[in-house]
Amino acid sequence: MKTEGGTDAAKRRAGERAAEEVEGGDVVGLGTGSTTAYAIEAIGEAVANGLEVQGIPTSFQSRQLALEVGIPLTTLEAVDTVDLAIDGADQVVDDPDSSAHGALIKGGGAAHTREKLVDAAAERFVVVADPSKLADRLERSVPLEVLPDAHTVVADRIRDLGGEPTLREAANKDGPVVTDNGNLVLDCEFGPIDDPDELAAVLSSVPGVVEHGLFVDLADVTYVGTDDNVAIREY
Ligand SMILES: O=C(CO)[C@H](O)[C@H](O)COP(=O)(O)O
Repeated sequence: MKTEGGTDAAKRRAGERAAEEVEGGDVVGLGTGSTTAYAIEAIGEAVANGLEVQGIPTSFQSRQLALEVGIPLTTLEAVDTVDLAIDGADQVVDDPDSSAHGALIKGGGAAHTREKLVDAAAERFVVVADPSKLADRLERSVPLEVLPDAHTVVADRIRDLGGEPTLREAANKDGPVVTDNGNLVLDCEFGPIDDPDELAAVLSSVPGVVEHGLFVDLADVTYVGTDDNVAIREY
């Protein structure tokens, strides 16, 4: 039997706590990744017990899991409101004294374009994380989804901006990661990011960038699963 390690248990706690926010009649954005998967499974269990909800997946992965656990699906075009979105993060600023408190880096699963679309459309955006994701400031590489033809041009522009771009390679195939939208991913190192808002605006202005993984001023709450509990950060 597979045993659940400390991080997995923390992710599960965070995911299951977030799923408790879902109410009957809600339209729920379904994020991507291993932490959100626990929330999707918990929502599926609630659906099996009679809860009526509709999910909007943010990736092929979350769509497949939602179908597997029996969550009825809909689309952004078909609804007036997305009540809440639940999604993971690769890094979360955890410093109430910082203007970037609650800012995120996402896109570890190359799904950040659709995640941002759905998370930003939601009335409430609930982040789920384990403690390894918390940081005083953002310093991981920032994923950029780029049009295939644009990857060298965008990489040059990132170097001009002082960053170091790396085309994300696929683990189980020759060649690069291709996103659900048919694009490529450049992981861009900028070192510690003091002003994520400013960097986000610059990255959004680069032609060929479909979307970047900085999520600034979007999250409403983060549930951080710990060894035996869930810590809550409201923004
Ligand atoms: O942004 C994401 C996918 O694009 C994920 O939410 C992020 O990578 C966190 O994943 P996990 O919960 O598996 O650590």
